Amino acid sequence: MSHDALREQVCQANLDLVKAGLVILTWGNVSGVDRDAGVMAIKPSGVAYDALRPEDIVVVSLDTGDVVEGSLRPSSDTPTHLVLYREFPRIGGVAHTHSAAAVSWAQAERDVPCFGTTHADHFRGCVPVTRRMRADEIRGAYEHNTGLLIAESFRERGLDPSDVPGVLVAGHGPFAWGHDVPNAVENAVALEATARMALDTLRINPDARAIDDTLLERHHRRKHGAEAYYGQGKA
Ligand SMILES: O=C(CO)[C@@H](O)[C@H](O)COP(=O)(O)O
Repeated sequence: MSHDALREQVCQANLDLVKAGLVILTWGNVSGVDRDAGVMAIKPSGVAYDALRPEDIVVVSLDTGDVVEGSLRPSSDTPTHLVLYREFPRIGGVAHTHSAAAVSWAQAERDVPCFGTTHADHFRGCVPVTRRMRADEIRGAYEHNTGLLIAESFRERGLDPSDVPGVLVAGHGPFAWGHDVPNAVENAVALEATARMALDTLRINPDARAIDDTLLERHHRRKHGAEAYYGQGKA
C-alpha cells in the first residue's frame, strides 16, 4: 500500500519548518500519522532540509516502529513521535525543533508563562517544561523515554494535549503537535513566537504576570470556534 500522499504532506511540513525559521542544519523533524493504515511518516535522519524530497520520507509501523516504506533511516526521534501518537490518540502530526527561544526556556527548565492573549490563542495556560530525565532513562531507550516523560508531565499536571499542543523537554527543546500535520507546524511556530515574546516581556518587566483565568478562558473558547466565543455576547 502506497503512502505517497502522507509522504508529500510530511515532506512539505518539514520544509515549512525551514520557511518559518525554526530549524537549521538537520535539527528537528516533523511526522504525520495515518491511524487507519497504522503507519507514521517521518523525516529521515541526518538529511539536510534543502535536499529533502517526498521519496526520502520514511514510513514506519505505528505498532513496531519498523520501516514499511523508504530506503533511508528514520529520524532518531522516531520513538518519541511514536510514543506521542500512542499516548495522545487525537493528534495527527508532531513537530520537533530546536528553535532558539523555546530551547532557552527548555534549558532554563522553566514553563513559558501565558503573559497575554497571543499565547492564550494557542496554549491554554503555560507551555510546560518536563522534569529532567534520570540517568537510567538517558542510558536506556532515550528517545522512547523522552516520549514517556512528556506523557507523564501531562498526566501529572492534568493537562489536555488538545488544550496545550506543545511541551518543552528539559535540557533539550520543544515538541509541538496538532490535529493534523500542518496544525503541528502551526503550533511549533506559535510556541517559538510566544517563547520569544515571553523572553522579551520579562526583559521589559521582570515582574510581568500571567493573564488571569477569565481572559485565558475567553481566548481558549475562541480557539475552539467562533460560536463558543462570539456566542458569548460578544458585541
Ligand atoms: O534532538 C535531536 C538530537 O538531539 C534531533 O531532533 C536532531 O536534531 C535531528 O535528528 P534526526 O531527525 O536528523 O535524526
